[in-house]
Amino acid sequence: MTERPSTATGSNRNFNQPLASPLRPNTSGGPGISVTGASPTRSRTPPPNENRRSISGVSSSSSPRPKAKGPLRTNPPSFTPRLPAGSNSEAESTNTFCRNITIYGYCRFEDKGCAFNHDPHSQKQQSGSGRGKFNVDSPSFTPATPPKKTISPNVADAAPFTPKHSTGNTLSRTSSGASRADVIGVATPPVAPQFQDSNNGYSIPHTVDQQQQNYHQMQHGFDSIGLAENVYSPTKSRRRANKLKTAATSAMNAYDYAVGQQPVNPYAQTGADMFFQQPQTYTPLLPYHRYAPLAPFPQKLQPFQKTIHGFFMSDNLREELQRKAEATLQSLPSNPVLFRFPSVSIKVNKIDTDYFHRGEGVSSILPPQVEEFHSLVPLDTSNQKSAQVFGYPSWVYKAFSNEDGHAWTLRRVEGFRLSNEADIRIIQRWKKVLSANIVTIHNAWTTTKFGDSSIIFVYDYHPLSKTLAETHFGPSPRYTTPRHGPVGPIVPEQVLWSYIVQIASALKAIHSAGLAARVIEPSKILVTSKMRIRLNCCGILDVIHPDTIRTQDMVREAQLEDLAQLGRLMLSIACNTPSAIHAFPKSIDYIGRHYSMHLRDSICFLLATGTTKNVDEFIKSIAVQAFQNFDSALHYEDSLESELSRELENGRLVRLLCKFGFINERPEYDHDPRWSETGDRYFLKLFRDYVFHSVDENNHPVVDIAHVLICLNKLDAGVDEKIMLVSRDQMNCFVVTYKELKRQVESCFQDLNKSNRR
Ligand SMILES: Nc1ncnc2c1ncn2[C@@H]1O[C@H](COP(=O)(O)OP(=O)(O)OP(=O)(O)O)[C@@H](O)[C@H]1O
Repeated sequence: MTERPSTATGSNRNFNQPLASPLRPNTSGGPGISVTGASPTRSRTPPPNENRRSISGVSSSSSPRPKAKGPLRTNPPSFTPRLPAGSNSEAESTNTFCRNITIYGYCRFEDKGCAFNHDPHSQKQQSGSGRGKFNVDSPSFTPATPPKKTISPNVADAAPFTPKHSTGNTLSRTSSGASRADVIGVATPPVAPQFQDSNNGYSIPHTVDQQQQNYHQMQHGFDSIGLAENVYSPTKSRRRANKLKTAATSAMNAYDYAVGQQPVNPYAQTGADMFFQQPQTYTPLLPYHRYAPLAPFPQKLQPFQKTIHGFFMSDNLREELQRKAEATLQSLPSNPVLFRFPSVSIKVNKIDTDYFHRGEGVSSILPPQVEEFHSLVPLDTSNQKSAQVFGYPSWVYKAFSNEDGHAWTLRRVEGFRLSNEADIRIIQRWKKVLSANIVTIHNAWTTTKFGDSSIIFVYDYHPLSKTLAETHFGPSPRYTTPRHGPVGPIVPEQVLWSYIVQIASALKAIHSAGLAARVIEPSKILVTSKMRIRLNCCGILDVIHPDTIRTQDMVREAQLEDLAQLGRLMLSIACNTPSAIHAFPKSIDYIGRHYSMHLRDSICFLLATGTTKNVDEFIKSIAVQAFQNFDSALHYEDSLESELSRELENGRLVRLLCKFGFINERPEYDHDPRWSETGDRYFLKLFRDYVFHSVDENNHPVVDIAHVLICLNKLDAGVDEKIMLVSRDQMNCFVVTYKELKRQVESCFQDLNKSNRR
């Protein structure tokens, strides 16, 4: 039998009635608790004689109600006004703070015989005087001593804990008093005014101490999230109903696992999850539904700078990744029969489609398919092809493979005829050269699909990359002379060292494989992201000019030439002109004046003639710079990991939302009792209302992602916290734990999967 929460029938209730009895956690093994008389009134005015009123006038519901199973359903009791738990004298009742004041801010019957205490100050003193038992009149919790690991069972019997706003907690609060930081699930200390966001209230703890303090708070069951939940309820009346919920939650702590007790693994997915995450083992005692961002954190943010976006990937990174995705997916207009090469500025992200339609340009026709590649898009920036590097003109296309669906780069060397098939086999050796600073080659073959005899080389595709020639010597170079300011080098030395270290690393990999790069040209080095470069077109020269590397000596000579090419490249970039090598003395003098001696010496070393030097020797001489680059790379990796961690929770929430989408409102199950308003699935529907269809006291929709995030996080973690769900007609309410809801989600989803397989 599926365990289910018990029902509650509605009536107006006296808010001064102690909740300990009806909200006492169920110890009989049933999952839920029943609240009698919880259908709240829509009015915020205290009902007459509220403090003393009986709830015998239960408003009976005409709507269908979920069947209560087990002994948990309680019938409306005939209510005799009771004094607070543990008190038996009227004198004590006058010490009990009137709940009308807590709830409504005043009591209409203060002067008309209400027996409860209406003076908050005297109340504070009372509570400060230290009554032994933890109850509704206890003062707000301020952790002073190290918390115990578990909660005493007595706490579960305690009356609801209602923190008082007068206790100095200055956290920013939402309209109903809850901190948004609490809502979003970020651990926040009880007093942290310096971090509050005056604009939107999101608040992030900045110190380890604060986080620990929060954690201790949670351990004690005084999780501020319990308060925050009061903010949201599907209807006005649910707002009031939610106040009851605090009582239910205060004694519950999802993370207080007793020693030796097996914690619920919140990530455990069932075998039915064909495309959801598989089970993982996690350490107990972790608050899975909370956000725990990784360092490095943005420093010294002003309150207004902290927004909901702080919980997601940074805008810059997202934008860059999206632009790359867009460039990858960009294609040419489908119809034109003949695609011709454009003459200018046809980066993949700004294709001049008119140009294609006009049919201008010169040269080749693009075939619809070459081997397994289709949807070719030219990447060349110009149709003025020089044969300077390869001895043949070459063209570059982005294309999709119909084998794996990914985008690849095809480089076509036009007019090349392969005389010996063995020459192309060297690509197998190049495929094994794996370096982060090389564009990996994957395949090569000859073709006549372009109307001539060509050879195609397949490389990784790096969207939106530019060549070093475009970056430094193009029409809009990245580094220019500052108009104002001190005269200095145009390209920062740090950038030059970064290039040197990266190319040296690529050369190390290539030379170690017994090969030579032979393409260290500004137009054949790609800048794939900020300061990240890769050698492009490796292996092409070995195929089309095999005679130049037939012997070991030739390879050795080509490797020496690689070092000299690197020297020429750095000379031209440092002097900011591609022809710097033609005025070598002047250029080296410029470098001596504007850069360090180390850089000048390194370039001289590379350009010097000599047969004994090699890449290993060069790398040793730049070890200091290599370590600095290594350190920067690690810092960058840290920041990327931090960005990644922000998206961590979102992935699982999307999976959860998908499940909800599959489960809720399935028309084909309209008449299935298990999916009806008396069935188990009903709670999921109400939970969906609770999460997404809340309204405020003016009946306006509450559109707050913070509320959604916290609810879904708790559901995914399956915490023991209880929430109150109210039916749409407001005649029924149910108290359920997230754990139970999670179990229902899993079981519904499994059912769906089973029926799918039948
Ligand atoms: N693997 C690749 N991934 C993504 N883009 C690439 C790749 N290889 C080249 N490109 C892009 O294609 C464009 C043309 O590259 P190419 O190597 O032909 O440069 P080029 O300046 O036209 O040189 P050349 O005049 O020698 O042909 C460049 O803008 C480059 O960024």
